[in-house]
Order: sequence, then C-alpha cells, then structure tokens
Amino acid sequence: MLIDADRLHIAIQKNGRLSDTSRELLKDAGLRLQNGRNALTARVDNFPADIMFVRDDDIPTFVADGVCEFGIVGGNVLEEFRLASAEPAVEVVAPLGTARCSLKLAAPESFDWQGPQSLAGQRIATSYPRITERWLADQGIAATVVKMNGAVELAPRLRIAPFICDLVSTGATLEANGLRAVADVFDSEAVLIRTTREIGVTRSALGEALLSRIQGVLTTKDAKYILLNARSESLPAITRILPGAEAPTIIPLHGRPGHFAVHAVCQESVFWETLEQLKAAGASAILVLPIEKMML
Ligand SMILES: Nc1ncnc2c1ncn2[C@@H]1O[C@H](COP(=O)(O)OP(=O)(O)OP(=O)(O)O)[C@@H](O)[C@H]1O
Ligand SMILES: O=P(O)(O)OC[C@H]1O[C@H](OP(=O)(O)OP(=O)(O)O)[C@H](O)[C@@H]1O
Ligand SMILES: [Mg+2]
Repeated sequence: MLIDADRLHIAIQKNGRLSDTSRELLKDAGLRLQNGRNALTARVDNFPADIMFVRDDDIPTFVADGVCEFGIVGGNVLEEFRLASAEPAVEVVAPLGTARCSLKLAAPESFDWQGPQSLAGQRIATSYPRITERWLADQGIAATVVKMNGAVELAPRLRIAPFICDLVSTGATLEANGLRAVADVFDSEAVLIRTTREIGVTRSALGEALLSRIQGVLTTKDAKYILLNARSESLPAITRILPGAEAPTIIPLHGRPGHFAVHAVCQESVFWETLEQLKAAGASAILVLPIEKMML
C-alpha cells in the first residue's frame, strides 16, 4: 500500500494488550475496518484512513517519521522512545485510560530492601533501560542496567540480575516469580499520539476530524443523561449532587406548580449511591440513560 497524501494512516498494535481496545476505539469513532484479523493493514471504507497493524515498539517511530500520522501506544513505550530519540516528533493528543500499569522496581521477596541505595553497584534487568537509567540518575544511584526483551521476571532466577524493573498491573506475575515491588518508576496508560511533522492541509483537516470524534468517544464513555423530577426548593441541593454536570436544563412540569423536570448530562460515572443521594435530596422519577454520541 502506498502512503496516500489525502488519507490518514493510523498505527495500532497487531496482537497484544492494546489491540482490542485500539480497534474498539476506532470502531466507536465510526471507522469501519475492511480487513480481518490477520492482515497487516486495513482500509477504512467510510473514512479516508488506513490502519497499520504493527509491533507496539514500532508505533512511536512510525508516527515520529510521519509514516503514520496517528498511533495508539503505551505511555511506557512512548517514554522509552522519547528518551532514545534526539528529536521525537510525536505528541500525545489524548490519554485513553486503558492498559493502565506501572513500571516498578522489584526485588526477591526475601531481600532486605533499604531503599534505592540497596541498588548501588547492582544489576537491574529491564525492557525499559532508558526509563530505568533516568530513575536511577534521579535517585543518584549508580547501577548496571541489563536490557531484556521479555520474561524479565526470570532474570533473578537465571542469575542475570538480582533486581528487575518491569510492568506491573495486578502483581500476580511478580508474586508467581517470588518477587515484590519496591519502588514505582513510571505510571502508564495507553495514549493516542500524533506526528508533529508537516502533513499538509488535507491530512491535518482529517486529523482534526478524527480527533474530535475520538474525544467525543472518550467523553461519552462514562457520560450519562439524567432526568428527574423535583420541587423547586430541592433544586440547589440536587444540582450540587449531579456528577460532572454543567448547567442542567430545568423545565416546569405542566399542571404541577412548584415542580420541575431536571435534565443533565453527567460527565462522570453515575453510581447507585449517587441516585440514593439524589432521592434523599428530594428527586423522584430518576432516569439514567446512556449517551451514544457526543460532539463538544
Ligand atoms: N499487565 C498489564 N496490565 C495492563 N497493561 C499492560 C500490562 N502489561 C503491559 N501493559 C501495557 O500494554 C502494552 C502492550 O503490552 P504487550 O504485552 O501486548 O506488549 P508486547 O508484548 O511488547 O507486544 P508486541 O508484540 O506488539 O511488541 C505495554 O507496553 C503496556 O503499556
Ligand atoms: O502484574 P500483572 O497483572 O501480573 O502483569 C504484569 C505482566 O504483564 C506484562 O506481561 P504480559 O502478560 O503482557 O506478557 P508479555 O510480557 O510476554 O507480553 C508484564 O510484562 C508483566 O509480565
Ligand atoms: Mg513490544
């Protein structure tokens, strides 16, 4: 496929922890992908864009080189790339709130951890040598960082290094390998990135359109439309409780003087507790509706 100057090119992970949520985000933004799971590229048939399915490590490079105008990648991989690159021509345009994990330093469970000084002169195995080295420099510790491309948790058992710096989410992998986290190095989530290279008027406009759709998807993710009835004296308390709602619409109820309907878009999650608080504040006939699309 030739790089087309009037189409967008979006790099997402082919197979892995980011793949499903990346595909889903594009789908929710209305992009219909033509090809199936095993293809390396997919043409979007209802928006001028092509999707490239690649290894996540290659995504920042593709975007910085301008081969792809957009990409979805873990913040950890992006940070490692930035530290390695003299002029990383990428910017984060939206944190996506998915693939949340932390790069953590871990030591064998039995190790008597005394703080970062325990690492002085030691070896640390990691797939993220630059982030690890920066953290060590910030702590003023001199240690040897050993790069491993995967299975980092095996390093202590294989006597490659007694310490590791690896991604942790539930902590189950550390535990299964007799390790425990001793310090937080970098918190990560998936991010949407864009090239900062000149891409011309057409692709810039397409990029803005795509971004506006994606921001719409992200804002509606937790958003709900709430309708309820209340007496006028309850309105101030009720509007204070509505989570993340700006200026609700308040409409008089026909034939019931002093009673109003309140309509509001809530940008934050609406829990049962919220409904209980609303009821206690005088709300009745409370309806919570999903919002399918929103453009701000
Ligand atoms: N346990 C986890 N929980 C949540 N997010 C994670 C976890 N592990 C990794 N991630 C995030 O997901 C990203 C992709 O992880 P994955 O394991 O699929 O990468 P990979 O094996 O390097 O894939 P590739 O084959 O594309 O190189 C990581 O860079 C990180 O941002
Ligand atoms: O704290 P936990 O919830 O156990 O998750 C942490 C594990 O998840 C990631 O690996 P992944 O499962 O993606 O395998 P991979 O490194 O082989 O891609 C990471 O490299 C850790 O090994
Ligand atoms: Mg990878």
